[in-house]
Order: sequence, then structure tokens, then C-alpha cells
Amino acid sequence: MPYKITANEIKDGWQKLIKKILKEGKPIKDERGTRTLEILNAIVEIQRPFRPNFYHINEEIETPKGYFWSGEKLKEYANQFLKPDKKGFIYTYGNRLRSHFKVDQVEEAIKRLKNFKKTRRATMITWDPQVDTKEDEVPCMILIDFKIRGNKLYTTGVWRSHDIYGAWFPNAVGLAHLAKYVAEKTGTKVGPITIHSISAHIYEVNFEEAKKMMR
Ligand SMILES: O=c1ccn([C@H]2C[C@H](O)[C@@H](COP(=O)(O)O)O2)c(=O)[nH]1
Repeated sequence: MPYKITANEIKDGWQKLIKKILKEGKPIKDERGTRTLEILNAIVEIQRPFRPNFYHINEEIETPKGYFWSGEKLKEYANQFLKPDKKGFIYTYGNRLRSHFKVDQVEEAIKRLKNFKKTRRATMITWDPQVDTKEDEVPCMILIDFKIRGNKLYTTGVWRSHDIYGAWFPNAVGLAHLAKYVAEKTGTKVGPITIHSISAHIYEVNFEEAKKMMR
């Protein structure tokens, strides 16, 4: 059975998911020989990824206290979701979405949403079978989908494999920034963001930090 979590903000969704894995995760050794605790098919819905303020400017995403992803580093990472340039990395999500396949999937999705608001076809992928069936470092976020319903933009991301302590939070912030961009371009409001992690795991080296973060 999938695990369903609903949260107001990204930070709350992350904490609830960590708790779930620490409590119910099964020990799995991955193909690098590293120990993890894992649950399969964790689906987290974040209802308000951005905390609105009175004037709707400088909307904020709160970072968990003491967490190593924050400030400029987090902003820079989140921006990568929108940048076509992979800047020497093996892959980046922005590159896969906007340039790698010789099509800007973000702009194409926006076009479809503008042409027909309730379209079910505003979907983007990152997995390139030509490359990713052979390489070791391959994208974890595989698919992003947008739906407009009631003038709200619903964003869904699917991760084949998700490091919940080390990467889920910045990944979610990146997805939220992408959603914001698409919402602005389509004249909609950022609605819920749903993150489906097929393998949701925490590495053994992070167990203690993860527990501390829950206090
Ligand atoms: O955006 C990313 C990129 C990587 N990872 C994590 C997931 C896994 O812990 C690891 C990749 O290992 P494999 O699933 O490829 O073995 O990196 C993420 O969580 N998010």
C-alpha cells in the first residue's frame, strides 16, 4: 500500500516523511553496499508550498532549523530546475527538461496549458533511455506533470529513488520554483505539489541527524 502524507508546507511534509521511514522503514542495502531504511511509494501532498504574505511578494519557503540546505546554496540549487545549462554536471533537471532532448519541455507544457486550460498533456520527462540504461549516475526525478483545475496549478513529481534526508527537501524546493514559474506564465496560482517517491530511503549515516531534526 502506498504511504499518503498531507502537509501544509514543504518542511512539514519532509518531517512527517522522515518520521514514517524511521518508524516503518525496512533495512535495504543498496547497490553501492550502503545501508538504508526504505519504504516504497511514499506520496506527499504539500498544500501551500509558498507561505503567502500580505502583499504576495517575497513569498517564502521555510527551511528546517539547522538543516544544511538553506540560504543561497538552496536558492542556487532550486534555480537549476529552470536552467538549461548543466554546468559540468553529469545531468541536471533543468538541462533534461529544457535542452537535452532538443525540446524545451517547460515552454511546451506552458503552451499546452495556455491552449487548453484543463489539458492532461502537460507532462515532462527526464529519463533518457539511450543514456540512462547504461550510466551509473542517472536522474532520480523522472516525471513532472501539471494540471490546472479551478485556476490552481497542481504539480506532480515522480522520483524513482529518493534520499529523503539529504535530497527530498531541496528537490521539493526546486519543484516549487518550477511550479511558480509555470503558474506565472499561465496566469494561475501555485496549488498543491505532490511528490511521489517510489523508493523513499534514509541512509544509515543520516539516522542520528534525521532523528535530531525531528525534535
Ligand atoms: O535529485 C536527486 C538525485 C539523487 N537522489 C538520491 C537518491 C539515491 O539515494 C541516490 C541515487 O542512487 P541510485 O538510486 O541511482 O542507486 O541519490 C535524490 O534523492 N534526488
